[in-house]
Amino acid sequence: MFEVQVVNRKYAHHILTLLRNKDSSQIEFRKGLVKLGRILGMEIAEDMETEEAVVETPLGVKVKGIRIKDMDNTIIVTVLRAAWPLTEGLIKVFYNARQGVIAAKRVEEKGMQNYEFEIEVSYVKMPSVTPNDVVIISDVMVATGSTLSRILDEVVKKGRAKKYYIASILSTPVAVAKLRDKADELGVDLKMYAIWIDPEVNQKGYIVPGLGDAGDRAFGS
Ligand SMILES: O=P(O)(O)OC[C@H]1O[C@H](OP(=O)(O)OP(=O)(O)O)[C@H](O)[C@@H]1O
Ligand SMILES: O=c1cc[nH]c(=O)[nH]1
Repeated sequence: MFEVQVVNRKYAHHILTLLRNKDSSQIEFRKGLVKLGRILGMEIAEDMETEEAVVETPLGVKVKGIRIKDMDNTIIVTVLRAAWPLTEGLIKVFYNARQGVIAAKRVEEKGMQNYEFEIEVSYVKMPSVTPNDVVIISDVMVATGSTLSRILDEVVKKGRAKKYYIASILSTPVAVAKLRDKADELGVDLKMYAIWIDPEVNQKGYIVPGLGDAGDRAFGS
């Protein structure tokens, strides 16, 4: 099962516009990713089930509240390197999350064939995943979807979660179609949150209008 949801919040689109601006500085860009990571985390939390929780306040009064059931069994997987600040925002929401890191890169020298890049995975460090867990994959730019398809292969090797989320800033129709097929192939329940879906991927594999090379803009080229 695959679903995609864009974030319908003025503040998120205000920050996205700052990120798109070629004149935004490295610090502004990185801080923008942290802000959007927190918003994506809030959106994902909104999708989760809650249960009743009773606590006693310092005034000795018992009061009914709620807790998000999966708050303590969430795993965040960061796709290096641009997603690092995005994860910093996500972790503000999922404060008890276990974390994994995957380094993957497109083999750009071989070019893009039919909106597909060969992906080189050089490092995978993941906690084990149980059927009680929810996995959130943090990746800023989901252009052709080649990287994320490969990341999903790696993530499911560590055990099956009950639900998978993707937290991203921009994606494209090409990537959405690819991820839908990948979710079917793997038999996983996958929901992608993006701040926006841009219309195109150019011949070099960049999202258009996009925001350029997110890794370089966040950390320097
Ligand atoms: O959907 P795809 O076409 O596979 O492209 C998406 C990938 O490209 C970007 O990483 P990038 O190669 O720019 O690496 P970096 O973050 O390390 O700079 C992005 O963060 C994704 O991981
Ligand atoms: O537009 C794009 C596509 C992939 N990676 C980026 O950083 N930007």
